Formats: sequence, structure tokens, C-alpha cells
Amino acid sequence: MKAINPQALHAAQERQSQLTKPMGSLGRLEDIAIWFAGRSGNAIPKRLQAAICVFAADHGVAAEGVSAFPAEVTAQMVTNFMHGGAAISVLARENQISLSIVDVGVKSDYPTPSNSVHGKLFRSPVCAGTANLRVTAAMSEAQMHKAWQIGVGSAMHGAELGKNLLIGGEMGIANTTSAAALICALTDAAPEDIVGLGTGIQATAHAHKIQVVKDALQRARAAGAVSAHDWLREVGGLEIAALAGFYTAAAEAGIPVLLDGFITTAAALVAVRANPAVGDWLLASHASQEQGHRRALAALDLTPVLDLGLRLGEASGAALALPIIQSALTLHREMATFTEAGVAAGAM
Ligand SMILES: O=C(O)c1ccc[n+]([C@@H]2O[C@H](COP(=O)([O-])O)[C@@H](O)[C@H]2O)c1
Ligand SMILES: Cc1cc2nc[nH]c2cc1C
Repeated sequence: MKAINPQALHAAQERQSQLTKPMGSLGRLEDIAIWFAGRSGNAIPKRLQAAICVFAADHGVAAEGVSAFPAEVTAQMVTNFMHGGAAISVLARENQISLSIVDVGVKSDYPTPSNSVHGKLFRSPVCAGTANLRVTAAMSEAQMHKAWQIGVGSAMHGAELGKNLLIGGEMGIANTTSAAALICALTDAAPEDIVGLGTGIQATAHAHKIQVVKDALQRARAAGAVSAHDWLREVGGLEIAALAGFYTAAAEAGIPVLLDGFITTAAALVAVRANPAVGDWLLASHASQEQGHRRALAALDLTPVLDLGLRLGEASGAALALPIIQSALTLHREMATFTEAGVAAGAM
């Protein structure tokens, strides 16, 4: 794992104290610039060239009625991504971020799109969605490994293209059930505090979703789940395994990662529990409306940049935070120092 560069970090801190503003007046933006300096090994980090990979997959637990939408929507949204009509399609265009959609296990059939200008589709399903995690392991060890490696490959592809920020997103009906189960298992939180409304379920379905998560945790514990990998196999998802591999490979390549919402944070938790050094490479874009997201972020010691009441996924929150993060770096790079501008520095 690449280490943080303390010299670059300190030099960036020093530069922040010399720029023409009262120290601390740019708040979190100052911390973000210093954070990137430490990771890039450069006191004045370059402009960010970001890539988004949205991993899509289905979940057997959808059969339990834990989502407000039918499982077919996962495949339908993949088509929507390729036609440029999804929120992330719009935000990727707006902010000029490259967009890849990776099918790691979409169950329903969908047409292979003609050459899309909105994104690239990588069709590599491991299987037709996971099994119902309430009654059996979501994945086999081999399926989990395959999905993880697809994520690794996506991050390595980003590295080859010279990307210096990697953003993972997801699409998968019922994946907030899987993510909630993982967060409970890896933080010892109670399902009542973590299970949320996902796409917008009603109170009765919410009570049932809590019970589904409780049953899954009990089943997996009885099956001997201990490690982060065990939990991922038992109650995770194919897109969550791909995201965990994506984050781990990004960290290993020394490329910072910008998290999205609830599900991507659950995947990051798996990656960090499996290899704590991954945590140094993660930034949180936003606090999702999904109950339990703030707790999951706190377990990773992350503070979100935005708090807009989002609960969409698809990497939309990360795409929205990117211009602010980019501005933090541009300010750090382009502002004049007190000496350069002939402005009197205040007492420190
Ligand atoms: O990222 C989030 O914070 C988030 C919160 C709630 C829902 N989602 C999205 O909604 C889908 C999962 O919701 P559900 O109700 O089907 O479990 C999945 O496609 C996610 O991208 C995403
Ligand atoms: C329409 C729709 C779009 C989504 N994008 C991410 N998750 C989603 C879930 C639904 C239901």
C-alpha cells in the first residue's frame, strides 16, 4: 500500500498559512487541499481527472419485498444510463467526468446498447444476481472473488488512463438491505438504527426489512461468519464486492477515492476492515438520507462534504461534490501568497 507523504502534507499546510486569507477561513476546503497533497506527494496537487464506475447487480433478497421498486428496474436503469437519461448521466456530462457502467450481475435481460456517447458499458455478469441473503449465503466464495476482481480491474483501468480520483457508484434494487446488514455486522450496530427506507418503502415494509436483516445476521453468524470477507459473501452483493475491490485497488495504486452514499460506504467498510490502510485513501462526498449512513461514515472516521438529503446512489452525490473538491485544489494552486500580493499578514 502506498504511504501518505508527510513532507508534501506539511508543505501544503505551510502554503495554506501563506495564502491571502485569514488562516482557516476556507474551512474544509483547506483540509481537502492538504489531504490531496499528502496523497499525491506534491505540495501543490494537480487538477483532478476523475473517473466514475457504476457497478450494477441484482439481489435475491428483493423477493422479500424490501424495496419500493421491482428488481427489473436494475436492468432498466442500465439502459437509462447508456441512453444518458439517468441523474448520473446528466451529472457526469455537466462536470465532464468519464462514466463507465459495469454489469457485475444484473438479472433481467436488457438490449446491448449501440455505441453510447454517454458512457461505456462493461458487460461482465458473474451470475444472475445474488441468492436471498435471508435464507442462504448471498454469494459463493468464487462469485465474491470474481466480483471483487472486476472492481480491481476497473480501478486499474482508471489508473492506466491517468485518472487521479476514482469514484464508485452502484445500481441494484434491494441493495440497501444488503448494505445495512453489512454495516450492522461490521460496526455492531442494531438493525433498528441502520435499516432505512431505501427507495421509499412504507412503515410495514420497513419493519419487515429490519426483520430480514436480523434473520440474515443470525443465519450468517450461525454459519460462522467472522471476517469482513465472510460477511461480504454471506450478506453482501456483487456490486458491493466489486466496489470493495475497486477501493482496495485504488488505495494500492495510491489513487484517492471519493465515496458516494449508503451502499458505497458499506463497501468501503468491508475494504477497510479487510485492510485498514485503505481508509487513508477515502473521502466522503455526502451524508445520505438513508438511516445509518452517518454511523457508517463515523465508523470510517469520515466527514461528508455535502448534506443535501440525497438518497439516490449511482455516484450522484460524489459527482455533485467533485466541483467543490476541484475548487479546493484550484484555490490552493492559484491564490497569491501575502508576499506575492503585497498584503500584510496578520498575527499568527
Ligand atoms: O446511496 C444511497 O445512499 C442510496 C440510498 C437509498 C437508495 N439508493 C439506491 O436505491 C436502490 C436501493 O434501494 P432499495 O430500496 O431497492 O434497497 C439502489 O439502486 C441504490 O442506488 C441509494
Ligand atoms: C428509478 C430508480 C433509479 C435509481 N438509481 C439508483 N437507484 C435507483 C432506484 C430506482 C428505483
